[in-house]
Amino acid sequence: MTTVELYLDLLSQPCRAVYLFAKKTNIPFHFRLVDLMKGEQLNAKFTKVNLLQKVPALKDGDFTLAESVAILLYLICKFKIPDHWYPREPQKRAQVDEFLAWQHSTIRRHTSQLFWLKVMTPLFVGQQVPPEKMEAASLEMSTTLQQLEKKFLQDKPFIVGEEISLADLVAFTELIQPVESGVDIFANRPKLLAWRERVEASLGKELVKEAHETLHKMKTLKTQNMDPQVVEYMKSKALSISSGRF
Ligand SMILES: N[C@@H](CCC(=O)N[C@@H](CS)C(=O)NCC(=O)O)C(=O)O
Repeated sequence: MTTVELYLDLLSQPCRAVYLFAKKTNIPFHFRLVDLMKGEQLNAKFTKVNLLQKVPALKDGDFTLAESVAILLYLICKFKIPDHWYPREPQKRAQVDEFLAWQHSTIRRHTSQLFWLKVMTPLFVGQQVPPEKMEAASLEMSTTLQQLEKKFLQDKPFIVGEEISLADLVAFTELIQPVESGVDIFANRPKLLAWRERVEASLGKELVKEAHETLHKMKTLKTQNMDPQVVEYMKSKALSISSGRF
């Protein structure tokens, strides 16, 4: 059996979900770094693995796969993984699927938006985003968090009941991104904060810490030390996102 190769940059939320999952469940894998701040996602070698030029990506022999959710499900299919991650019971599994389908256009979209507005735009465009834009993005995030609490978490310890599943993992890795950018979305949300602590405890605090080291280091990144072409690429993405084209 070949060892799967995971193409990751732990700066990225979906990459951290895949990484945390593989580490936590002891899946053997080769870590292939695709450094986004060096523009490595755009090079010819990586484009052969993922034509979409995004991380995460997976290679298993000649087989390649993009999209974090598809990668997580492939790993579950291929390896023997404890049932709670993606329960066989049809209704529980459907609840995980329901969350994974919902999060793309809500949690994923809004956490990325906040990160680009708060961190990437000042870094690459050289100016802060107007406060009204930040407020609008925070409002959208807040609506999404209310839905997460009311519809998905309710009064359960985890999204699908008593144990952690892929739904919690994906939600957790996304929601940490704005926190690391200085937007504490857990403030005044005791239920969500308690859930976050349960997820961290289930994954293991040390592993969670290790997986977030790259994101911590982002704070010290200086564009002067980067390839000017990559800076231009990031700047145009930041401008596009801050002008609402997302
Ligand atoms: N829906 C995809 C999103 C992948 C994605 O947007 N990855 C970002 C990092 S978080 C990326 O590779 N961006 C590089 C670029 O756009 O140049 C997934 O869940 O895997």
